[in-house]
Amino acid sequence: MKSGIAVKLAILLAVVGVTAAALTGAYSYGVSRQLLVEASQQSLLAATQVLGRRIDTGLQEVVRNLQILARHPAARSMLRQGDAGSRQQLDELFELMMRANPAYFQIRLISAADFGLERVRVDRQGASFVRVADDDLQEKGHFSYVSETLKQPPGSVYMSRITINHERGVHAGAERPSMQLAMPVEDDKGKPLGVVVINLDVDGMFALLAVDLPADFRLFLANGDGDILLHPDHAKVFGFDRGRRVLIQEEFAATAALVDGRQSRVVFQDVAGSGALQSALLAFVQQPLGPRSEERQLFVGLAQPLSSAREGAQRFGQLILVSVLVLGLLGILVAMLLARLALRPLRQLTDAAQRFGRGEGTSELPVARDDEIGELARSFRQMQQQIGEQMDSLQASQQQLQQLAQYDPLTGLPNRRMLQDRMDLAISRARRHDEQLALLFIDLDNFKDINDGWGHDAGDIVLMEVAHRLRQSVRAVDTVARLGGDEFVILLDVPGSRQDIINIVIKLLEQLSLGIPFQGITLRVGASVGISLFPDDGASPAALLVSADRAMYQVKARGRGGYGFAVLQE
Ligand SMILES: Nc1nc2c(ncn2[C@@H]2O[C@H](COP(=O)(O)OP(=O)(O)OP(=O)(O)O)[C@@H](O)[C@H]2O)c(=O)[nH]1
Repeated sequence: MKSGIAVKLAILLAVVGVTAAALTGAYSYGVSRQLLVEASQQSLLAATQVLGRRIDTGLQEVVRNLQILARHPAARSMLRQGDAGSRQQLDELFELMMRANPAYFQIRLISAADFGLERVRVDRQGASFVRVADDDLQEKGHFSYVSETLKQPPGSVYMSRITINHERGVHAGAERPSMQLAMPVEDDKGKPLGVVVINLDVDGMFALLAVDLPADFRLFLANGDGDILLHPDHAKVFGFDRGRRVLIQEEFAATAALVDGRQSRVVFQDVAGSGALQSALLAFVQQPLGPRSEERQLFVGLAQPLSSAREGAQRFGQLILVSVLVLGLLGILVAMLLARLALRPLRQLTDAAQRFGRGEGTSELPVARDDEIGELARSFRQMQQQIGEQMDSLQASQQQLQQLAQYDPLTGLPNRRMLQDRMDLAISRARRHDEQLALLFIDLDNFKDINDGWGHDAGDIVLMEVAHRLRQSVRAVDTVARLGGDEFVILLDVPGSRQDIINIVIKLLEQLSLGIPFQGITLRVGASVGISLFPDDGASPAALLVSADRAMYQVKARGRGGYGFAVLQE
């Protein structure tokens, strides 16, 4: 009982508390994880849309630059006359513009005549620029950025598809993803004299546009048909250039809706991971290009690793774990405290029962409570009282039985049994100290006559008075017993000399000879006394009694009313 129920109750309460805290924590963690992923999806989508708009803005910037170049007087002059001054001016202008725009591979002025001969061309070459000499200029009339641009209405811009640049001698732009934007250069009547072409470094442009994105974000780009142009896994880009198309809608099934025009943006989770990607959140948006664009549209995508999207959830999870642990510990402490409090009255009851069992009396009990424990305490108190009463009555009965077993009920004197015990004790003591004992056997004379003459009650009165007088006549250490009928025995402890014994007996006989008043008359009774001595007349109680009894009969035989020693009879 000491701590068994308390510990079990505490454990139960603690388990319930900790489980509740853990479940709440787990639920909150799950919900927060989901909410964080959803929030990340939304912000990823927003970032992708911003990126799409940046592409558009970036292209508009190129268009503005094209307009500057196409309307520049030196461009017209160069196309008409091919003068060195214009050439010099344009070389400088092109280089200046390329210096200001790191994503430009090349700027050219191409004539509408001479099979589209390049007239001015500046190529990027690492950190420097190459102003291509006249001898190295090529005819480009068969390229659509020349032929198509020349067909454009005045002031409009042509945008090519994004391809790998296989043109010869293009310096930095060789074999790199690129896109040409071109605008016609017209004379005063709007007749095209040639075109100005900006060759755009697609990778470079995207690197610039995505420069402020988090480092673990990955960028995707696909053309209007879904061909992948930008992908973390370089093996998947420009598949069509190697004769094996790799499509974004095959790579990510969720983008199919985008490519076939059903949706303009998608966001999804790619748990399995794909190629160089880990499990990630992905967002793709459709970015329309101008009406005269060969591509018509691009698909721009961003991927964020799921681990980074869930970073907050992980921190939250750790926080929850710590909270659950702290709450769990608190729960255990509170549970133990509650269990102790709840079990205090039970412990009180147990203590009370144990004290009562050890006979240490009653102790404080929670009897004032009005609950089940109070009821139990009151029942226990009642039971204690009943047991107490029963114990008292049992003790009284035991005392009564003991009295009956050892005392004569009429006179209250020790009976034969107790006399036997007293004699045993006295004999062993006398033997140890080498002392004497004297046993007086007293039998009333003609007692039957009193019974017969005055009734049994009179006999009882006489017997009681005799007992009283015998008791008064000897010391407290001496034993006066009634053997039964009218027979009494006195055991004198250390009796002194024979004469001392005789003096006591004479005194006894005098006391007994005095009248006993009964219902207005005086009753008289005499007695015969036989005396035996220890150790002379017997070594045991029985032997001493026999000797004294025999001596008493001899007194009776001599005529009653006197005393005699056992030894004297032999
Ligand atoms: N009133 C009363 N009488 C008792 C009691 N016990 C025994 N008696 C009577 O005591 C008497 C004893 O008789 P005895 O000792 O034979 O006769 P006695 O008259 O004393 O004669 P002796 O001893 O020869 O002198 C009997 O009549 C018993 O009935 C008792 O407790 N009360």
